[in-house]
Formats: sequence, structure tokens, C-alpha cells
Amino acid sequence: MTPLFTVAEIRTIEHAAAQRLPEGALMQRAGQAGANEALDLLPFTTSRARVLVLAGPGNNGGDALETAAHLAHAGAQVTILHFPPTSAPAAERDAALHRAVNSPARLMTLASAADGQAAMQGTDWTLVVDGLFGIGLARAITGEFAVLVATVNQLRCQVIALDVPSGLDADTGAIVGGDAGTALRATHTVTFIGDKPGLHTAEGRDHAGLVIPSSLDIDRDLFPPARAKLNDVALFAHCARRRRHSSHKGSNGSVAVVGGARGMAGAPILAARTALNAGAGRVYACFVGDPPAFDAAQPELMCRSAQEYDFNSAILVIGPGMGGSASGAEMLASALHSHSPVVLDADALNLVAGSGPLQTQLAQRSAPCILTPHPLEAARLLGMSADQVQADRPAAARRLASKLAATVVLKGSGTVIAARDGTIVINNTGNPALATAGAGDVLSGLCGALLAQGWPEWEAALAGAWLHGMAADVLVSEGAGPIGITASELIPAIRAAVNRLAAQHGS
Ligand SMILES: NC(=O)C1=CN([C@@H]2O[C@H](COP(=O)(O)OP(=O)(O)OC[C@H]3O[C@@H](n4cnc5c(N)ncnc54)[C@H](OP(=O)(O)O)[C@@H]3O)[C@@H](O)[C@H]2O)[C@@H](O)CC1
Ligand SMILES: Nc1ncnc2c1ncn2[C@@H]1O[C@H](COP(=O)(O)OP(=O)(O)O)[C@@H](O)[C@H]1O
Ligand SMILES: [K+]
Repeated sequence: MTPLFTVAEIRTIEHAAAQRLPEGALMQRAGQAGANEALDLLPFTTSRARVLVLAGPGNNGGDALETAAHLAHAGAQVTILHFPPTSAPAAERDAALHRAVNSPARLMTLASAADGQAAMQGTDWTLVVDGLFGIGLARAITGEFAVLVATVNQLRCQVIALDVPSGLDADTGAIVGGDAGTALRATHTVTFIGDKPGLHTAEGRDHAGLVIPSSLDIDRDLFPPARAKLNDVALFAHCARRRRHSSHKGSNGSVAVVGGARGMAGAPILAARTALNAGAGRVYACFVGDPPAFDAAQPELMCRSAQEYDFNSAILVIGPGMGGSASGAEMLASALHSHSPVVLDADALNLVAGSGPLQTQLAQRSAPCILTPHPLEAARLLGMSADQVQADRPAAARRLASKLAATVVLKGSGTVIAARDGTIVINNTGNPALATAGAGDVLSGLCGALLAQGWPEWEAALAGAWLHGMAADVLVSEGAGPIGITASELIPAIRAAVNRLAAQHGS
């Protein structure tokens, strides 16, 4: 299980560890860890490798200087682009500079490079090591640093970021300084002391690449209990069940999807088909508009009018294609009045955002409740803009979970799942194949099916996000995407993932 630590927590751990260690030990270990990963990526004949190391003005630059010295001693052709500190440097950074200067690496500054950008672009680099900025970056990268980042982002070689890709906020995954800033795109990130939430959500996945945590051998007792984790089968596998021979459809629960205003019948159908294929015993598709007689491609679904459905008789997935009409709001209010566990998605969330009484009703329910907003739906619920939600996804998910007393699944790259008590899990399955209409309906149906089969709310949300992403990952690995995968295609892949989970972990 991978814990995720905020920058503040990392600083506290680092400070405590430094008290127990000789001066400079942590920076030396960070530099060694960076070099080890770099050596893994270099060709067997290290001497043929041309490595560009960017060493910024702070301690992240110190790590880079240590890495550069190791790689140069290992025989690689190392060029260091060094940005001297703007104020008195830490003693360990000075020592790192000394080691780099005394290594076979070539050290240059942007001013000393004959033509810095041209020299960089003109060389066929094997690898770039990004030690420009780490967790100390507090303002947008601009000027010559921004030009450098843009140049590296054009290169086609592998790029290892030390600690954090320069320009990325390690807490939130946003670009430091927003539109005024920029960030380097790495293929690998060796992150020090502990893994960090921002590497896995928002812009994080595009900039960090493969994340490799390195604890720097810091004593375990110096790490606080993690309030955030990466999603992992270990967090929910205990809820997986194999089917008993003696089971019958009633053993596997019922799901009713409520939505489908006129012209939007496809959304509840997608959610309902997913619920059925993810193992719910009986599935009803309840329409706010006129119900179709049946679903020709999935005639097992029972299509009903929402007005005539007894909301106490199934797990409810409310919102797909429901629209914002008065009759939709009425259905939502009576569904919330029931004692059934609910998954609220799409238009149900928009209706809640626009109604104080519905918010109160929701917050006061005692039955399980999962909300699956995308960033704009979360923004409406929080009274802010989608950009503000994306600027700090963990904080937004936490605030919503506490405000509406529900488990919140804030969707998007690096889906953030938040519990009422502030616990955060970031999902790292899934890929941009999911950026397609209806993928959210499929997720809500999947969460409903897990609740119907007896999963607790928290584990249903974790497993729902994980299985949904895993289905998309499998489809992409088979060559079917990411471009052009449709939400319907996810459904059989989800069924396969649910069965694999039950077979491997079910009791
Ligand atoms: N301490 C330890 O024990 C360990 C620390 N470790 C490593 O240290 C890293 C943190 O180091 P850090 O705190 O020095 O910050 P860092 O990320 O290098 O950036 C600050 C520098 O950048 C400058 N600067 C900032 N913004 C700028 C901008 N927009 N444009 C231009 N300049 C800008 C800023 O200058 P100033 O703001 O003072 O002008 C300052 O010089 C951490 O990520 C890890 O890699 C590991 O070795 C493990 C042990
Ligand atoms: N770029 C992406 N990377 C990973 N997952 C994504 C990405 N884009 C969308 N998704 C996922 O796909 C689903 C889209 O849901 P949503 O936006 O509600 O779509 P819709 O309303 O069309 O069904 C969510 O589960 C979301 O997390
Ligand atoms: K960096």
C-alpha cells in the first residue's frame, strides 16, 4: 500500500531525520537514488550515454549535482546546466557542487553555454535529469527557466525528474502559478522520502510519468499515519466474494437506475447495463420521461416509469440523463426520502447543488451514499469554478464529503475518493480512453452493483473507481484505445475485471 504525504508532512519527516543523520546524508542519498534510476535507463555501454542534468538554485539542484557526479563517475558523458543559488546555499548543496566540479562531468551555466538553447536542442541526449525545482517551488516558473522547460518538453528522450517534475505542485497536481506557470514533463519521477498526491492527480500523471518512491532509508517511526493513499486492491479485496452454488438472483441484490428524461434515455441504460454485468441480481431502469418497452440489446433490464417505482426496494443510482426538470427534482426528493443506499451522479448532483433543502436532506440521511461528481458538478456543489476545484482536487473532494456527509468520488485523471473523516484515496488505474461520453454513467452503475452485492460504501467507491480504470487499461493494452473506446465497450471489460477480482481475492 502506498501512503501519500503532503509537502508539510515531508518537511517534518525530513527535519526529524536530519537530526539523526550526518550533515548532507539525505541529499547524498537522494542523489544516489536518482543515479540508480538513471543507470537503469541508460544503455548497457554507459560511456555512450549523453546525459543532461539540470541543477536548479535550491536543494533540488543539490540532489541533481550529486546524481550528476555519480553518473559521470560511472562513465556517462554528463553535462550539467547549473543555476547558482541566489542566496547563501545550504552546506550540503555546496558539498554537492564540489563533488560535481571534481567529477568528469562538464559544468556549464546558461550564460557560459555558447548558445544555451541551441546547444541543448542540437545534442542527441540519451537522458535528461530534472533537478531544477522540487517541493520548494512557490511561484510560477517564468523567463529563462520557462524557456528551458519548453525546450526539454520538446525532446523525445527519457526524462527523470528528481522528487517532483519542476513546476508541478506536489500537494495538488496543479501547475504552480496556474496559467502563468509551466511544468516539465518527465517519463519517470524518483520521489524522495514518500510518494506525494500531486504526482497522481490533475496534471500529475501527465508530468510525472512512472513514479518511483525512494524513502532515503529514513526510519519508519518518523513517518506519521498517512491521511492519503494510492488506491490498491489491498484496500478493498476483503469485500470480494465468489459466487456460491446455492446463490440465487435475490442473493445479489437489486439496482434501480433513476434518470432518463426525454431525449436522454441512453445514460440510464448504460448505467443499468453495467450494474447487470457487474453482478447485480436484478436491474431496473426507471425513466423520468416515457420508458421504452425494453432494451433490445439487454432485454434482461426492466424498464419502468420512475413515478411508479418503489424507491425502498433497491439500491438507487440516481441522476444519469435525469435532466433538471421539476419532475426530476421530485423523483430525487422522494428517492432521498427512502431508506435505500444511493449513488448520486450527473443531474442529481446538479439538482442538489441548486437546492438547500435537498442538500440538508442528503446530509441527514443515514443510509450509504456515494457521490460521483466530475469537476464541474463538484464546483456547482461547492459554489466555485471548475478551475478552482482542479487547482486542489484533494481539498475539494474532502470539503464535499464533509459538507454532504457522503463518500465522494471526484472523477477525472487521478480520481480522488474522499471519506467523511477526511481520508483520501487517489486512484491510479484508468487512462484518457475514459474521456468519452457515458463513461461516468458506467461508473455509477458499477458502484450501484457493488453496493447491491453487499459491499460497504467506502470499499464500493474504491473498487468502483479501480475496476472502471482497470477495464480501460486492459482495453488499451489490447490495442483498442485510448482513441475511440466507447462507454459500452467498457462494460464487458468491467465484467472480466470483477470476475478476476472475485477469483483472485474472493472468499
Ligand atoms: N533539505 C533536505 O534535507 C533535503 C531536500 N531534498 C531536496 O530539496 C528539495 C527542496 O529544496 P528547496 O527547499 O531548496 O527548494 P527547491 O525545490 O530546490 O526550490 C527552491 C529554489 O528555487 C528558487 N526558486 C523558487 N521558485 C523559483 C522560480 N519560479 N524561478 C526561479 N527560482 C525559483 C528559490 O530561490 P528564491 O525563491 O529564494 O529566490 C530556491 O533557490 C526537495 O524537493 C528535494 O529534491 C532532498 O535532498 C532530501 C533532503
Ligand atoms: N483523462 C482521463 N483519465 C482518466 N480517467 C478519465 C479521464 N477522463 C475521464 N475519465 C473518467 O471517465 C469518467 C467520465 O465521467 P463523466 O465526466 O461523468 O462522463 P459522462 O457524464 O459522459 O458519463 C470518470 O470516471 C472519469 O474519472
Ligand atoms: K525536479
